[in-house]
Amino acid sequence: MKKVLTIAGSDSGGGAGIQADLKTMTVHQVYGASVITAVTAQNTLGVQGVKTLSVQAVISQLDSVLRDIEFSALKTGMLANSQIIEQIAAKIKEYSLPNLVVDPVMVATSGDLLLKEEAVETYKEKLFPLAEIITPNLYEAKVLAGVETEENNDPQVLAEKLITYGSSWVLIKGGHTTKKRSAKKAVDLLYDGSQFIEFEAEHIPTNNTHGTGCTLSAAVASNLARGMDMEKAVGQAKKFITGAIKNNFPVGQGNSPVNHFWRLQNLQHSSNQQFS
Ligand SMILES: Nc1ncnc2c1ncn2[C@@H]1O[C@H](COP(=O)(O)OP(=O)(O)OP(=O)(O)O)[C@@H](O)[C@H]1O
Ligand SMILES: Cc1ncc(COP(=O)(O)O)c(N)n1
Repeated sequence: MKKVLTIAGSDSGGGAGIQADLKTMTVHQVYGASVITAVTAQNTLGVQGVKTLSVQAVISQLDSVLRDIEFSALKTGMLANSQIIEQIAAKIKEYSLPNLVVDPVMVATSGDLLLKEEAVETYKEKLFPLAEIITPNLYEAKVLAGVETEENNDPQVLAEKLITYGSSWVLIKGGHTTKKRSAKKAVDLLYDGSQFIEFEAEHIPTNNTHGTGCTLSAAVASNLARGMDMEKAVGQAKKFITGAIKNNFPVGQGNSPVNHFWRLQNLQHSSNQQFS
């Protein structure tokens, strides 16, 4: 069984962050390990508190797992501040870790800030050059590219800018352009510096999309660990997230998470039918 590491924040509500990553890895049949950067007090209504761990606490977890376990891929989610990003980048370099997926989490769906502003430059300088792929949503792509105006919404232009920061691939997620309930398609754009590949899925009219970005990037990392090439890894992850959104169920009083177990439930359903 391949081993995959997530370095991210904890979501007490269980829908995003470390919890979403480990659920995603489990259903992709890879072994998930975790390094926690921050503990959020969070539920489906929003983020009520954030306690960022010290750099030493993060690096000590990282050293423990890296000294012992051989990882086939890793992903980063909420990294909170520039000191944590810098130290994590140094460790990834030191251990020559393969298949790094960077989800540059900045803001929760609820609007709560999960990254200090000063950390944007550190992402670009230290972590992106080590990444196989970065997976910003449209808002994050604009902040990273340094464009804030409404007219610079073209994902191709943003991808061309972001690839210059040194990752092998850029995936710009379209969830934020398709938040409107009238939207018909959810389109993500993959770019490797020469070719644009679009991944299109039906847009599901729901607010229960908590943790979509975390889940997608964890699925990409799991697929890379299992030996898929990037186009296939992203294509399969897109199918997984679409099914997970479609099969969401109510968890709390706010925006519920996606259903990580939808494929298992489908399998169970069809085997129950077969044997009943
Ligand atoms: N309503 C929807 N219907 C179908 N696909 C969606 C929907 N919302 C998001 N997606 C898809 O989910 C994936 C994650 O995209 P999104 O832009 O929501 O990421 P994100 O903003 O980083 O997520 P997060 O909510 O975790 O911050 C993408 O593949 C996107 O196209
Ligand atoms: C710990 C943590 N990491 C990431 C997210 C982003 O997910 P979302 O935008 O769906 O709230 C989150 N809310 N919490």
